[in-house]
Amino acid sequence: MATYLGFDFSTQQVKILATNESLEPIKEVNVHFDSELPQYKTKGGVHIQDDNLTVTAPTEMWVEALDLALKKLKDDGFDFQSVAAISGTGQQHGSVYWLNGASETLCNLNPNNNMHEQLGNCFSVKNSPIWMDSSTKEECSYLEQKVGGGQNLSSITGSRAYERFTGNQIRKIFTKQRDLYDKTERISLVSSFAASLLLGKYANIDYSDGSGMNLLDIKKKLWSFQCTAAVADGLHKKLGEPVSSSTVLGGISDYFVKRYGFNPSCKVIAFTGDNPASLAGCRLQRGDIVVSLGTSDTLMLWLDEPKPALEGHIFVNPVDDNAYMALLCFKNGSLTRERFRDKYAQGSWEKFSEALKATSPRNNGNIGIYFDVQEITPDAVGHFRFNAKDEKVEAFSDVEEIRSLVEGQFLAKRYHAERLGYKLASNSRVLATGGASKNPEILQVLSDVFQAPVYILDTSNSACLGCAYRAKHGLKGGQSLQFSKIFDQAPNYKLAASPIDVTYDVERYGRLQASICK
Ligand SMILES: O=C(CO)[C@@H](O)[C@H](O)CF
Repeated sequence: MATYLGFDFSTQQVKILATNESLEPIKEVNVHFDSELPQYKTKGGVHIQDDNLTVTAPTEMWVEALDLALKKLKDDGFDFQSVAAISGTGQQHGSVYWLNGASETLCNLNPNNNMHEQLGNCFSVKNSPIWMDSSTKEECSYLEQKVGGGQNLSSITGSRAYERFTGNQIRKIFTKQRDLYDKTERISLVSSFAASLLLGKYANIDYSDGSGMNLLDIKKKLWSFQCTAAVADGLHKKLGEPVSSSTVLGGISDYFVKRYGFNPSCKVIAFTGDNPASLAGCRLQRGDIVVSLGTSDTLMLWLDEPKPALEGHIFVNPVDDNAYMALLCFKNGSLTRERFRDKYAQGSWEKFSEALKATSPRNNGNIGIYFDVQEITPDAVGHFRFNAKDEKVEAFSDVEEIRSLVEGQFLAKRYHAERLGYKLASNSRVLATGGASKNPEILQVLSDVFQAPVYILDTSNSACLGCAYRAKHGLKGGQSLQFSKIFDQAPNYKLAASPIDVTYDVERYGRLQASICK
Protein backbone atom coordinates (compact mmCIF):
# COMPACT_ATOMS: atom_id res chain seq x y z
CA MET A 1 0.00 0.00 0.00
CA ALA A 2 1.69 3.21 -1.17
CA THR A 3 2.03 6.14 1.19
CA TYR A 4 2.80 9.81 0.52
CA LEU A 5 4.63 12.35 2.69
CA GLY A 6 4.05 16.09 2.97
CA PHE A 7 6.78 18.22 4.61
CA ASP A 8 5.99 21.67 6.01
CA PHE A 9 8.91 24.00 6.85
CA SER A 10 6.80 26.69 8.50
CA THR A 11 7.79 29.64 10.65
CA GLN A 12 7.60 27.82 13.98
CA GLN A 13 8.15 24.16 13.17
CA VAL A 14 8.91 21.39 10.70
CA LYS A 15 5.95 19.05 10.31
CA ILE A 16 5.77 15.77 8.35
CA LEU A 17 2.40 14.25 7.55
CA ALA A 18 1.95 10.78 6.04
CA THR A 19 -1.13 9.67 4.12
CA ASN A 20 -2.23 6.34 2.73
CA GLU A 21 -2.95 5.68 -0.95
CA SER A 22 -6.40 7.28 -0.53
CA LEU A 23 -4.73 10.41 0.86
CA GLU A 24 -6.15 9.93 4.34
CA PRO A 25 -3.75 11.15 7.07
CA ILE A 26 -2.17 8.21 8.92
CA LYS A 27 0.70 9.76 10.89
CA GLU A 28 2.10 13.18 11.78
CA VAL A 29 5.22 14.35 13.56
CA ASN A 30 6.61 17.81 14.18
CA VAL A 31 9.67 19.54 15.59
CA HIS A 32 8.95 22.86 17.28
CA PHE A 33 11.99 25.11 16.89
CA ASP A 34 11.80 27.15 20.11
CA SER A 35 11.24 24.24 22.50
CA GLU A 36 13.08 21.37 20.79
CA LEU A 37 16.08 23.23 19.36
CA PRO A 38 16.63 25.81 22.15
CA GLN A 39 20.29 26.20 21.25
CA TYR A 40 19.23 28.48 18.37
CA LYS A 41 17.42 30.80 20.83
CA THR A 42 14.55 31.62 18.47
CA LYS A 43 11.20 33.13 19.55
CA GLY A 44 8.35 31.97 17.38
CA GLY A 45 11.00 30.32 15.21
CA VAL A 46 12.68 33.61 14.35
CA HIS A 47 15.13 36.28 15.48
CA ILE A 48 13.81 39.85 15.38
CA GLN A 49 16.87 42.10 15.14
CA ASP A 50 17.32 45.29 17.19
CA ASP A 51 16.07 47.49 14.34
CA ASN A 52 12.67 45.76 14.77
CA LEU A 53 12.52 45.48 10.98
CA THR A 54 15.02 42.75 10.14
CA VAL A 55 13.71 39.24 10.85
CA THR A 56 15.71 36.10 10.18
CA ALA A 57 15.87 32.40 11.07
CA PRO A 58 19.02 30.23 11.41
CA THR A 59 19.27 28.14 8.24
CA GLU A 60 21.08 25.33 10.07
CA MET A 61 18.14 25.06 12.49
CA TRP A 62 15.85 24.03 9.65
CA VAL A 63 18.37 21.35 8.58
CA GLU A 64 18.64 19.93 12.09
CA ALA A 65 14.86 19.93 12.50
CA LEU A 66 14.44 17.76 9.41
CA ASP A 67 16.70 15.02 10.77
CA LEU A 68 14.92 15.24 14.14
CA ALA A 69 11.46 14.93 12.57
CA LEU A 70 12.46 11.96 10.43
CA LYS A 71 14.00 10.31 13.51
CA LYS A 72 10.66 10.73 15.31
CA LEU A 73 8.89 9.09 12.36
CA LYS A 74 11.44 6.23 12.36
CA ASP A 75 11.17 5.74 16.15
CA ASP A 76 7.40 5.61 15.64
CA GLY A 77 7.91 2.58 13.39
CA PHE A 78 6.89 4.27 10.15
CA ASP A 79 7.49 2.13 7.05
CA PHE A 80 9.62 4.41 4.86
CA GLN A 81 9.82 1.66 2.18
CA SER A 82 6.13 2.32 1.41
CA VAL A 83 6.63 5.98 0.47
CA ALA A 84 5.99 6.37 -3.25
CA ALA A 85 6.49 10.14 -3.42
CA ILE A 86 7.08 13.18 -1.25
CA SER A 87 6.49 16.87 -1.63
CA GLY A 88 6.54 19.81 0.70
CA THR A 89 6.17 23.46 1.47
CA GLY A 90 8.01 26.30 3.07
CA GLN A 91 7.11 29.67 4.52
CA GLN A 92 6.89 31.93 1.49
CA HIS A 93 9.48 34.56 0.51
CA GLY A 94 12.26 33.31 2.83
CA SER A 95 15.62 32.66 1.15
CA VAL A 96 18.65 30.39 1.60
CA TYR A 97 22.17 31.19 0.28
CA TRP A 98 24.34 28.16 -0.58
CA LEU A 99 28.12 28.77 -0.33
CA ASN A 100 30.31 28.11 -3.38
CA GLY A 101 31.05 24.37 -3.42
CA ALA A 102 28.09 23.40 -1.20
CA SER A 103 26.56 21.21 -3.92
CA GLU A 104 29.48 18.78 -3.56
CA THR A 105 28.68 18.31 0.15
CA LEU A 106 24.94 18.14 -0.50
CA CYS A 107 25.24 15.20 -2.88
CA ASN A 108 27.78 13.30 -0.77
CA LEU A 109 26.23 13.38 2.69
CA ASN A 110 27.42 10.63 5.04
CA PRO A 111 24.29 8.75 6.28
CA ASN A 112 26.03 7.93 9.55
CA ASN A 113 26.04 11.56 10.62
CA ASN A 114 23.40 14.28 11.04
CA MET A 115 22.89 16.54 8.05
CA HIS A 116 23.36 19.79 9.96
CA GLU A 117 26.83 18.72 11.14
CA GLN A 118 27.82 18.28 7.48
CA LEU A 119 25.96 21.24 5.97
CA GLY A 120 26.48 23.74 8.80
CA ASN A 121 29.28 25.51 6.89
CA CYS A 122 27.57 25.39 3.50
CA PHE A 123 25.61 28.64 3.78
CA SER A 124 27.15 32.01 2.87
CA VAL A 125 24.31 33.76 4.74
CA LYS A 126 23.82 31.86 7.99
CA ASN A 127 20.58 33.59 9.02
CA SER A 128 17.92 33.46 6.33
CA PRO A 129 15.70 36.51 5.85
CA ILE A 130 12.06 35.46 6.20
CA TRP A 131 8.55 36.78 5.42
CA MET A 132 8.27 38.80 8.64
CA ASP A 133 11.14 41.07 7.55
CA SER A 134 10.25 44.64 6.59
CA SER A 135 13.75 46.14 6.27
CA THR A 136 13.87 46.54 2.49
CA LYS A 137 11.81 49.69 1.78
CA GLU A 138 14.76 51.21 -0.10
CA GLU A 139 15.19 48.08 -2.23
CA CYS A 140 11.44 48.03 -2.98
CA SER A 141 11.46 51.64 -4.19
CA TYR A 142 14.53 50.94 -6.31
CA LEU A 143 12.97 47.91 -8.01
CA GLU A 144 9.67 49.68 -8.73
CA GLN A 145 11.54 52.66 -10.15
CA LYS A 146 13.67 50.40 -12.37
CA VAL A 147 10.66 48.64 -13.90
CA GLY A 148 8.45 51.71 -14.32
CA GLY A 149 6.39 51.71 -11.14
CA GLY A 150 4.42 49.46 -8.81
CA GLN A 151 1.65 48.63 -11.25
CA ASN A 152 4.16 47.59 -13.94
CA LEU A 153 5.94 45.37 -11.43
CA SER A 154 2.60 43.89 -10.43
CA SER A 155 1.63 43.30 -14.06
CA ILE A 156 4.89 41.35 -14.57
CA THR A 157 5.28 39.49 -11.25
CA GLY A 158 1.76 39.52 -9.75
CA SER A 159 2.56 41.93 -6.91
CA ARG A 160 3.94 45.42 -6.44
CA ALA A 161 7.20 45.46 -4.44
CA TYR A 162 6.79 44.17 -0.91
CA GLU A 163 9.54 44.27 1.73
CA ARG A 164 9.28 40.54 2.46
CA PHE A 165 9.44 39.50 -1.20
CA THR A 166 12.65 37.62 -2.01
CA GLY A 167 13.97 39.81 -4.83
CA ASN A 168 14.17 42.80 -2.52
CA GLN A 169 15.85 40.71 0.17
CA ILE A 170 18.43 39.50 -2.36
CA ARG A 171 19.11 43.11 -3.41
CA LYS A 172 19.74 44.05 0.22
CA ILE A 173 22.45 41.37 0.42
CA PHE A 174 23.84 42.30 -3.00
CA THR A 175 24.21 45.97 -2.01
CA LYS A 176 25.06 45.67 1.68
CA GLN A 177 26.93 42.32 1.91
CA ARG A 178 28.39 41.98 -1.57
CA ASP A 179 31.13 39.60 -0.37
CA LEU A 180 28.50 37.13 0.84
CA TYR A 181 26.55 37.46 -2.39
CA ASP A 182 29.69 36.74 -4.44
CA LYS A 183 30.42 33.63 -2.33
CA THR A 184 26.90 32.29 -3.08
CA GLU A 185 26.54 29.68 -5.84
CA ARG A 186 22.79 29.09 -5.44
CA ILE A 187 19.85 30.93 -3.92
CA SER A 188 16.82 28.86 -2.84
CA LEU A 189 13.46 29.69 -1.38
CA VAL A 190 12.69 27.89 1.88
CA SER A 191 10.56 25.48 -0.16
CA SER A 192 13.22 24.65 -2.76
CA PHE A 193 15.92 24.54 -0.04
CA ALA A 194 13.91 21.84 1.74
CA ALA A 195 13.47 19.95 -1.53
CA SER A 196 17.25 20.21 -2.12
CA LEU A 197 17.96 18.49 1.20
CA LEU A 198 15.74 15.55 0.28
CA LEU A 199 16.94 15.44 -3.30
CA GLY A 200 20.67 15.64 -2.51
CA LYS A 201 21.10 18.36 -5.17
CA TYR A 202 19.78 21.85 -5.82
CA ALA A 203 16.03 21.78 -6.44
CA ASN A 204 14.35 24.15 -8.84
CA ILE A 205 12.10 26.91 -7.56
CA ASP A 206 8.49 26.18 -8.51
CA TYR A 207 6.28 28.64 -10.41
CA SER A 208 3.87 29.19 -7.53
CA ASP A 209 6.30 30.00 -4.69
CA GLY A 210 8.52 31.75 -7.24
CA SER A 211 5.58 34.14 -7.79
CA GLY A 212 6.29 35.55 -4.32
CA MET A 213 9.71 36.98 -5.24
CA ASN A 214 8.97 40.04 -7.44
CA LEU A 215 11.22 38.24 -9.99
CA LEU A 216 9.07 35.74 -11.94
CA ASP A 217 7.09 36.77 -15.02
CA ILE A 218 3.89 34.96 -14.03
CA LYS A 219 2.52 34.88 -17.58
CA LYS A 220 5.69 33.60 -19.30
CA LYS A 221 6.69 31.53 -16.24
CA LEU A 222 10.29 32.62 -16.66
CA TRP A 223 12.50 34.91 -14.60
CA SER A 224 11.84 38.45 -15.71
CA PHE A 225 15.20 39.66 -17.01
CA GLN A 226 14.05 43.24 -16.29
CA CYS A 227 13.62 42.33 -12.60
CA THR A 228 16.63 40.04 -12.10
CA ALA A 229 18.96 42.55 -13.79
CA ALA A 230 17.59 45.32 -11.57
CA VAL A 231 18.09 43.28 -8.39
CA ALA A 232 21.62 41.86 -8.66
CA ASP A 233 24.38 40.92 -11.13
CA GLY A 234 24.47 37.28 -12.19
CA LEU A 235 21.24 36.50 -10.34
CA HIS A 236 19.68 34.36 -13.05
CA LYS A 237 22.42 31.72 -12.77
CA LYS A 238 22.17 31.58 -8.98
CA LEU A 239 18.40 30.96 -9.11
CA GLY A 240 18.34 28.04 -11.57
CA GLU A 241 15.30 27.68 -13.85
CA PRO A 242 11.74 27.76 -12.43
CA VAL A 243 9.59 24.65 -12.93
CA SER A 244 5.97 23.59 -12.68
CA SER A 245 4.88 22.90 -9.09
CA SER A 246 4.00 19.34 -10.09
CA THR A 247 7.43 18.52 -11.52
CA VAL A 248 9.14 15.25 -10.55
CA LEU A 249 12.53 16.68 -9.54
CA GLY A 250 14.17 13.25 -9.18
CA GLY A 251 14.62 10.40 -6.72
CA ILE A 252 15.21 10.79 -3.00
CA SER A 253 18.83 11.24 -1.94
CA ASP A 254 20.82 8.14 -0.98
CA TYR A 255 21.37 9.74 2.45
CA PHE A 256 17.68 9.12 3.31
CA VAL A 257 17.61 5.65 1.76
CA LYS A 258 20.50 4.53 3.95
CA ARG A 259 19.71 6.53 7.11
CA TYR A 260 15.92 6.07 7.28
CA GLY A 261 15.12 3.21 4.91
CA PHE A 262 13.33 5.16 2.16
CA ASN A 263 12.70 3.22 -1.03
CA PRO A 264 15.27 4.31 -3.66
CA SER A 265 12.35 4.61 -6.11
CA CYS A 266 10.70 7.32 -3.96
CA LYS A 267 10.20 10.45 -6.07
CA VAL A 268 10.57 14.06 -4.92
CA ILE A 269 7.91 16.40 -6.35
CA ALA A 270 8.63 20.15 -6.44
CA PHE A 271 8.03 21.91 -3.14
CA THR A 272 6.01 25.13 -3.00
CA GLY A 273 4.94 27.94 -0.65
CA ASP A 274 2.67 27.46 2.35
CA ASN A 275 -0.27 29.39 0.91
CA PRO A 276 -0.22 27.63 -2.47
CA ALA A 277 0.10 24.33 -0.58
CA SER A 278 -2.94 25.29 1.50
CA LEU A 279 -4.91 25.95 -1.68
CA ALA A 280 -4.10 22.38 -2.70
CA GLY A 281 -4.92 21.12 0.79
CA CYS A 282 -8.34 22.82 0.67
CA ARG A 283 -8.87 21.09 -2.70
CA LEU A 284 -9.79 24.48 -4.15
CA GLN A 285 -11.29 24.36 -7.64
CA ARG A 286 -12.32 26.92 -10.29
CA GLY A 287 -14.89 29.33 -8.78
CA ASP A 288 -13.89 28.60 -5.17
CA ILE A 289 -12.71 31.10 -2.60
CA VAL A 290 -11.20 30.30 0.80
CA VAL A 291 -11.94 32.81 3.55
CA SER A 292 -9.74 32.31 6.58
CA LEU A 293 -11.18 34.25 9.53
CA GLY A 294 -8.38 34.67 12.04
CA THR A 295 -6.42 37.42 13.76
CA SER A 296 -5.94 38.73 10.27
CA ASP A 297 -8.35 37.49 7.64
CA THR A 298 -6.98 36.08 4.42
CA LEU A 299 -8.63 35.24 1.14
CA MET A 300 -7.33 32.67 -1.30
CA LEU A 301 -9.06 32.36 -4.63
CA TRP A 302 -8.69 30.44 -7.88
CA LEU A 303 -8.36 32.77 -10.89
CA ASP A 304 -8.22 32.11 -14.62
CA GLU A 305 -7.75 35.68 -15.82
CA PRO A 306 -5.98 37.59 -13.07
CA LYS A 307 -5.89 41.38 -12.95
CA PRO A 308 -2.70 42.16 -11.01
CA ALA A 309 -3.15 45.28 -8.91
CA LEU A 310 -1.40 47.38 -6.29
CA GLU A 311 -3.01 45.32 -3.56
CA GLY A 312 -3.01 41.60 -3.00
CA HIS A 313 -0.85 38.99 -4.67
CA ILE A 314 -1.30 36.85 -7.75
CA PHE A 315 0.66 33.58 -7.82
CA VAL A 316 0.80 30.90 -10.52
CA ASN A 317 -1.63 28.20 -9.44
CA PRO A 318 0.16 25.31 -7.68
CA VAL A 319 -1.99 22.55 -9.22
CA ASP A 320 -2.70 23.97 -12.70
CA ASP A 321 0.10 25.81 -14.56
CA ASN A 322 -2.45 27.60 -16.75
CA ALA A 323 -4.38 29.05 -13.85
CA TYR A 324 -3.57 31.41 -11.03
CA MET A 325 -4.37 31.98 -7.39
CA ALA A 326 -4.75 35.21 -5.48
CA LEU A 327 -3.93 35.97 -1.87
CA LEU A 328 -5.44 38.94 -0.07
CA CYS A 329 -4.59 39.82 3.53
CA PHE A 330 -6.86 41.92 5.76
CA LYS A 331 -5.14 42.86 9.00
CA ASN A 332 -8.29 43.95 10.88
CA GLY A 333 -9.91 40.56 11.50
CA SER A 334 -10.91 38.81 14.72
CA LEU A 335 -9.51 41.43 17.12
CA THR A 336 -11.96 43.97 15.67
CA ARG A 337 -14.81 41.45 15.84
CA GLU A 338 -13.93 40.80 19.49
CA ARG A 339 -13.84 44.54 20.23
CA PHE A 340 -17.35 44.90 18.81
CA ARG A 341 -18.51 41.86 20.78
CA ASP A 342 -17.25 43.52 23.96
CA LYS A 343 -18.54 47.02 23.18
CA TYR A 344 -21.94 46.24 21.60
CA ALA A 345 -22.79 42.70 22.78
CA GLN A 346 -21.66 42.75 26.41
CA GLY A 347 -18.74 40.46 25.59
CA SER A 348 -21.03 37.66 24.46
CA TRP A 349 -20.88 35.87 21.10
CA GLU A 350 -24.48 34.75 21.70
CA LYS A 351 -25.59 38.40 21.90
CA PHE A 352 -23.36 39.17 18.89
CA SER A 353 -25.25 36.51 16.92
CA GLU A 354 -28.60 37.75 18.21
CA ALA A 355 -27.74 41.21 16.88
CA LEU A 356 -27.08 39.74 13.43
CA LYS A 357 -30.40 37.88 13.58
CA ALA A 358 -32.21 41.05 14.74
CA THR A 359 -30.97 43.12 11.78
CA SER A 360 -31.62 42.59 8.09
CA PRO A 361 -29.20 42.20 5.16
CA ARG A 362 -27.84 45.52 3.89
CA ASN A 363 -28.50 47.03 7.32
CA ASN A 364 -30.98 49.68 6.05
CA GLY A 365 -28.23 51.05 3.83
CA ASN A 366 -25.77 51.62 6.69
CA ILE A 367 -22.14 50.74 5.90
CA GLY A 368 -19.29 50.68 8.40
CA ILE A 369 -15.57 50.53 7.63
CA TYR A 370 -13.52 49.83 10.75
CA PHE A 371 -9.71 49.71 10.57
CA ASP A 372 -8.51 49.68 14.18
CA VAL A 373 -4.93 49.23 13.00
CA GLN A 374 -3.28 50.22 9.72
CA GLU A 375 -5.02 48.03 7.18
CA ILE A 376 -3.11 46.21 4.42
CA THR A 377 -6.05 46.04 1.99
CA PRO A 378 -6.50 48.94 1.47
CA ASP A 379 -3.68 51.01 3.00
CA ALA A 380 -5.90 52.96 5.45
CA VAL A 381 -6.71 53.31 9.16
CA GLY A 382 -9.71 54.65 11.15
CA HIS A 383 -13.45 54.17 11.70
CA PHE A 384 -16.00 55.38 9.16
CA ARG A 385 -19.81 55.10 9.18
CA PHE A 386 -22.15 56.00 6.31
CA ASN A 387 -25.95 56.11 6.27
CA ALA A 388 -28.19 55.16 3.32
CA LYS A 389 -27.55 58.58 1.76
CA ASP A 390 -23.75 58.09 1.94
CA GLU A 391 -23.58 60.73 4.66
CA LYS A 392 -20.96 60.23 7.37
CA VAL A 393 -22.56 59.54 10.75
CA GLU A 394 -21.10 59.18 14.23
CA ALA A 395 -22.84 55.98 15.30
CA PHE A 396 -25.47 53.37 14.51
CA SER A 397 -27.60 51.50 17.03
CA ASP A 398 -25.71 48.75 18.87
CA VAL A 399 -27.21 45.96 16.78
CA GLU A 400 -26.61 47.92 13.56
CA GLU A 401 -22.98 48.47 14.61
CA ILE A 402 -22.46 44.72 14.77
CA ARG A 403 -24.03 44.06 11.40
CA SER A 404 -22.17 46.99 9.83
CA LEU A 405 -18.84 45.52 11.01
CA VAL A 406 -19.50 42.02 9.67
CA GLU A 407 -21.06 43.18 6.41
CA GLY A 408 -18.28 45.76 5.94
CA GLN A 409 -15.54 43.16 6.43
CA PHE A 410 -17.13 40.80 3.90
CA LEU A 411 -18.01 43.54 1.40
CA ALA A 412 -14.32 44.52 1.46
CA LYS A 413 -13.33 40.93 0.73
CA ARG A 414 -15.73 40.59 -2.20
CA TYR A 415 -14.82 44.04 -3.56
CA HIS A 416 -11.06 43.37 -3.55
CA ALA A 417 -11.46 39.81 -4.83
CA GLU A 418 -13.45 41.10 -7.82
CA ARG A 419 -10.80 43.77 -8.47
CA LEU A 420 -8.24 40.95 -8.80
CA GLY A 421 -10.42 39.15 -11.34
CA TYR A 422 -12.73 37.00 -9.22
CA LYS A 423 -16.06 36.46 -10.95
CA LEU A 424 -19.07 35.25 -8.98
CA ALA A 425 -20.46 32.23 -10.89
CA SER A 426 -23.20 29.66 -10.45
CA ASN A 427 -20.60 27.16 -9.20
CA SER A 428 -18.99 29.60 -6.76
CA ARG A 429 -18.35 28.19 -3.30
CA VAL A 430 -16.97 29.93 -0.25
CA LEU A 431 -14.84 27.67 1.95
CA ALA A 432 -14.63 29.20 5.41
CA THR A 433 -12.02 28.37 8.02
CA GLY A 434 -10.50 29.93 11.12
CA GLY A 435 -12.01 30.89 14.49
CA ALA A 436 -15.03 32.90 13.31
CA SER A 437 -16.09 30.10 10.97
CA LYS A 438 -17.62 28.46 14.03
CA ASN A 439 -20.32 31.19 14.21
CA PRO A 440 -23.32 30.29 11.99
CA GLU A 441 -24.72 33.83 11.94
CA ILE A 442 -21.39 35.29 10.75
CA LEU A 443 -21.29 32.62 8.03
CA GLN A 444 -24.83 33.52 6.98
CA VAL A 445 -23.71 37.12 6.37
CA LEU A 446 -20.69 35.79 4.44
CA SER A 447 -22.99 33.67 2.28
CA ASP A 448 -25.39 36.58 1.65
CA VAL A 449 -22.63 39.04 0.73
CA PHE A 450 -20.97 36.57 -1.66
CA GLN A 451 -24.32 35.16 -2.83
CA ALA A 452 -22.74 31.71 -2.64
CA PRO A 453 -23.03 28.68 -0.35
CA VAL A 454 -20.55 28.61 2.51
CA TYR A 455 -18.85 25.37 3.47
CA ILE A 456 -16.61 24.90 6.48
CA LEU A 457 -13.54 22.73 6.44
CA ASP A 458 -10.82 21.95 8.89
CA THR A 459 -7.65 23.43 7.40
CA SER A 460 -5.43 22.91 10.44
CA ASN A 461 -3.12 20.75 8.34
CA SER A 462 -4.00 22.12 4.93
CA ALA A 463 -0.45 23.06 3.91
CA CYS A 464 1.08 19.69 4.83
CA LEU A 465 -1.88 17.72 3.52
CA GLY A 466 -1.79 19.72 0.31
CA CYS A 467 1.78 18.52 -0.19
CA ALA A 468 0.93 14.87 0.26
CA TYR A 469 -1.84 15.45 -2.31
CA ARG A 470 0.66 17.14 -4.65
CA ALA A 471 3.13 14.27 -4.16
CA LYS A 472 0.56 11.81 -5.50
CA HIS A 473 -0.54 14.23 -8.24
CA GLY A 474 3.04 14.75 -9.43
CA LEU A 475 3.77 11.02 -9.39
CA LYS A 476 0.54 10.05 -11.18
CA GLY A 477 0.85 12.53 -14.02
CA GLY A 478 1.22 16.09 -12.85
CA GLN A 479 0.00 18.61 -15.40
CA SER A 480 -1.41 15.85 -17.61
CA LEU A 481 -3.77 14.83 -14.79
CA GLN A 482 -6.52 17.06 -13.36
CA PHE A 483 -5.71 17.55 -9.67
CA SER A 484 -9.24 16.64 -8.50
CA LYS A 485 -8.92 13.18 -10.16
CA ILE A 486 -6.42 11.96 -7.54
CA PHE A 487 -9.08 11.84 -4.82
CA ASP A 488 -11.15 8.71 -4.24
CA GLN A 489 -13.91 10.46 -2.35
CA ALA A 490 -15.60 13.85 -2.09
CA PRO A 491 -13.94 16.49 0.11
CA ASN A 492 -15.01 16.71 3.74
CA TYR A 493 -16.74 20.07 3.32
CA LYS A 494 -19.79 20.72 5.51
CA LEU A 495 -22.50 23.08 4.19
CA ALA A 496 -22.87 25.81 6.79
CA ALA A 497 -24.95 28.52 5.08
CA SER A 498 -26.89 29.14 1.87
CA PRO A 499 -27.51 32.69 0.64
CA ILE A 500 -30.87 34.39 0.82
CA ASP A 501 -31.68 36.28 -2.37
CA VAL A 502 -30.29 39.76 -1.66
CA THR A 503 -28.20 42.09 -3.80
CA TYR A 504 -25.40 44.00 -2.14
CA ASP A 505 -24.05 47.11 -3.88
CA VAL A 506 -20.36 46.15 -3.88
CA GLU A 507 -19.37 49.08 -6.09
CA ARG A 508 -20.97 51.45 -3.55
CA TYR A 509 -18.76 49.90 -0.89
CA GLY A 510 -15.77 50.50 -3.20
CA ARG A 511 -16.68 54.17 -3.65
CA LEU A 512 -17.09 54.72 0.09
CA GLN A 513 -13.82 52.91 0.83
CA ALA A 514 -12.02 55.01 -1.80
CA SER A 515 -13.39 58.15 -0.14
CA ILE A 516 -11.63 57.31 3.14
CA CYS A 517 -8.27 56.36 1.60
CA LYS A 518 -5.81 59.24 1.42
O1 LIG B 1 3.92 36.36 3.68
C1 LIG B 1 3.05 35.54 3.59
C2 LIG B 1 2.24 35.40 2.35
O2 LIG B 1 2.55 36.41 1.41
C3 LIG B 1 2.83 34.60 4.73
O3 LIG B 1 1.57 33.95 4.61
C4 LIG B 1 3.94 33.55 4.75
O4 LIG B 1 3.83 32.73 3.60
C5 LIG B 1 3.82 32.71 6.02
F1 LIG B 1 4.81 31.76 6.04
